[in-house]
Amino acid sequence: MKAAAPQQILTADQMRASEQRLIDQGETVESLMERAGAGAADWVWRLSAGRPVTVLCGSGNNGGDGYVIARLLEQRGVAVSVVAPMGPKTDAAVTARKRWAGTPVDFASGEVFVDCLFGTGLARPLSDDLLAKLTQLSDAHALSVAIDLPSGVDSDTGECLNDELPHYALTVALGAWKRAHWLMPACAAMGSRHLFDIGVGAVENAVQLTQRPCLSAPARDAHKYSRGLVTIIGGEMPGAAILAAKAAQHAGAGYVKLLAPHSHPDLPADIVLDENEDMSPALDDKRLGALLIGPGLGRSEKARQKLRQALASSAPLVLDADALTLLSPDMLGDGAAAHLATPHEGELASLCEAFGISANGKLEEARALHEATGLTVLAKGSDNILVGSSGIRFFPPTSPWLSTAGTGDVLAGIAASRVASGCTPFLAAQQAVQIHAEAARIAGPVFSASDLVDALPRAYAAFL
Ligand SMILES: NC(=O)C1=CN([C@@H]2O[C@H](COP(=O)(O)OP(=O)(O)OC[C@H]3O[C@@H](n4cnc5c(N)ncnc54)[C@H](O)[C@@H]3O)[C@@H](O)[C@H]2O)[C@@H](O)CC1
Ligand SMILES: [K+]
Repeated sequence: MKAAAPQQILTADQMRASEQRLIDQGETVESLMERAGAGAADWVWRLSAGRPVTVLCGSGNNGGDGYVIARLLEQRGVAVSVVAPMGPKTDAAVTARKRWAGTPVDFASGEVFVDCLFGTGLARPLSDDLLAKLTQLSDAHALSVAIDLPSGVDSDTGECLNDELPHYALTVALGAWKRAHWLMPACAAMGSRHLFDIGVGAVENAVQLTQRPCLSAPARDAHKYSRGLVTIIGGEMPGAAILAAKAAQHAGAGYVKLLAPHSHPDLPADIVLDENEDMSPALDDKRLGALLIGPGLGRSEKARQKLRQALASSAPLVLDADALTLLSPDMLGDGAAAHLATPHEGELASLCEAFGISANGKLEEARALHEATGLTVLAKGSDNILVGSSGIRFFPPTSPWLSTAGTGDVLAGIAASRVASGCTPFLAAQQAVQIHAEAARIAGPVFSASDLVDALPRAYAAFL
């Protein structure tokens, strides 16, 4: 096994297998629980700053962590109450319960509430009684902390199995990130998230959290074509394609060309307009680094023909917006692996329908679409999921202010620019999400898609 890999994101099964590997190497569940509980207790200690703490313990090992936390906080002089609606059932939890000297209470109120009801072992929605206990305790405290995961959250899908689960100020992930820590809707209620390492090694085929991109300045001998030519196929609504073209100009490519039937007053002078009705010369240009099709394309028969023609060219494509609505299985050939699709939730659903895919949830839909088509799929939205032949990547949360018209066109333009700069679609998508997110951070609140474009040079500079 390789060294610890803090960026990996595990399923509950992968986590259990990792725990077993550690046990095979001489650890015990009790020793792992002590280590995990001590790490979690440190976080609670920092947050509580000496104020009283209430710990809710379930019957499994998440509850076991809770007894360890209670014991260690009491040793530091903190006033701790434990609420335990079910007794401990696993051997390690029974041991942890025995080592804590106190007596559980029915209810407590105070400053800090620690949820150790369920972690990765949650198998079904909380019963009404347990949900009431959890929410009443959370409401009766100023701050709530989730240990490993908030109770009621599906570790592998990020689904909330109950309505109206509490919000947390802090979530301490134990041993490794779980998928729910990065997926909506669960991650939105977790507050600040921290990982406490207990020595879990690298797991094969695990989802990875995307690394911070490392961009470079052009070479000394660079020229516009060596930096990359992006061609954007326009359509019925010129604004979206122009927005994507402007974004592409600020994400690395040296030359941005727009194929559109006529000019537009908003078209900047430094974007080359190709008004030729016949797209063939532009598509056959050997210097073409990436083609973007979809923003503002429209859904007419003419738009469909343009999409067919683009897919028949040898250039790598970024497929977005209307191109995703028009895409059908007969259009995709062997070259699909060179292309990136960037669907939002609705487009992902319609693609799944078009390709006869029935899958549950965004991750499974994106994975099934990649497997059925060979496309690299960036399922974008308030969480981003990337699936390609190199695996699956999740992303840190992005600004909620991105929920405004045109930001998808900007993302597609950045992605096409990164492909034209020489990145694989998989890498281009990772960089695009993060450049886009950084631009949103720089733009601050209530920005427009144009403001986002204006922030791109500074966002790019942040990764140089
Ligand atoms: N995997 C590891 O390496 C480690 C895991 N630890 C902790 O152990 C946790 C996982 O422990 P477990 O696998 O025991 O799982 P949990 O403690 O999450 O709970 C599982 C128990 O709850 C029951 N259960 C599931 N859903 C229920 C529901 N809705 N209502 C009532 N009962 C329900 C199950 O039948 C089982 O008895 C982790 O989240 C973490 O907190 C740590 O102690 C140390 C290391
Ligand atoms: K928990």
